[in-house]
Amino acid sequence: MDNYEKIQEIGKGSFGSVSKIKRKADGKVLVWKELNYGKMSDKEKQQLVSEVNILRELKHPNIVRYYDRIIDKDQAKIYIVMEYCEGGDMAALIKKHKRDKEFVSEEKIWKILAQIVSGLYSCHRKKEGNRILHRDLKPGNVFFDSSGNVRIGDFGLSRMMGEESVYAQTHVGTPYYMSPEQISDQKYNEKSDIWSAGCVIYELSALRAPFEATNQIQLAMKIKSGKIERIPTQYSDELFKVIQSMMSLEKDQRPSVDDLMTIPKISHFLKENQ
Ligand SMILES: CNC(=O)c1c(C)[nH]c(/C=C2\C(=O)Nc3ccc(Cl)cc32)c1C
Repeated sequence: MDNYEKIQEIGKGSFGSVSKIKRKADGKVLVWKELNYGKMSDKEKQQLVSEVNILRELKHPNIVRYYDRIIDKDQAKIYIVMEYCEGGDMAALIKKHKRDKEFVSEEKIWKILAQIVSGLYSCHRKKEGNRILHRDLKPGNVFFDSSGNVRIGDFGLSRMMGEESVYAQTHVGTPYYMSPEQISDQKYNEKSDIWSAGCVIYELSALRAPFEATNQIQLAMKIKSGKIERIPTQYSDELFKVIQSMMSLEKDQRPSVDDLMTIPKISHFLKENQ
């Protein structure tokens, strides 16, 4: 704790608060996510430890970098130190565009999609060790660095915070991005991450969630209806087709990260920026 100085709280991330901090040794600005493990069972604590170890392995330009972890036994808190993303999260970006009644340019949307696919690829197709799923992709978990590059945050942690854990109960939020298979209680798989990524890009284009409902029953019915309103007409059919494919009801119809990497707009962007 004393290696860092807390500057200010900047967000109520899912399952814990996020604060901007400064590393005393060199003044580097970082963040930490504070998690209270006091009420966790031994099994949940073990799960948390293994998920933090997963975080340490993830090193990719489009994934929020993990730096350190601090365990405060007295307060039963763990602090996960991660990269500061000056551009904030995509939820705030969407809110701003909605308020200013200004659509995000198609160019920018393809750039963001390409970087999300690149980040997901590095986890779904991890070389050593087993693949990693995000499980909770949403605009509030997609961040931007100072040059507007995408950093996917909260990777892996959400397995620990799945529906069965103490956090899910306290952490109430409408599951707008829940995939059809999750609704019918099937196993979460990499194509569920693809579904959520499709919803994120849909919302970035339409400036509203693909399925809106006042309660979870109605939301589930809309998600399973397979009806996806076209994104605003200023966007190309090509973009809408990619989003529709990522949001296919049948998970095997959805493209994998390998398939998405072969889409010209995506592969060109990633090649230019390697
Ligand atoms: C209004 N939001 C902000 O100003 C903001 C900024 C500039 N950064 C953040 C959040 C994070 C940030 O900067 N780095 C992070 C790493 C992991 C997680 Cl879960 C969140 C963050 C936020 C919420």
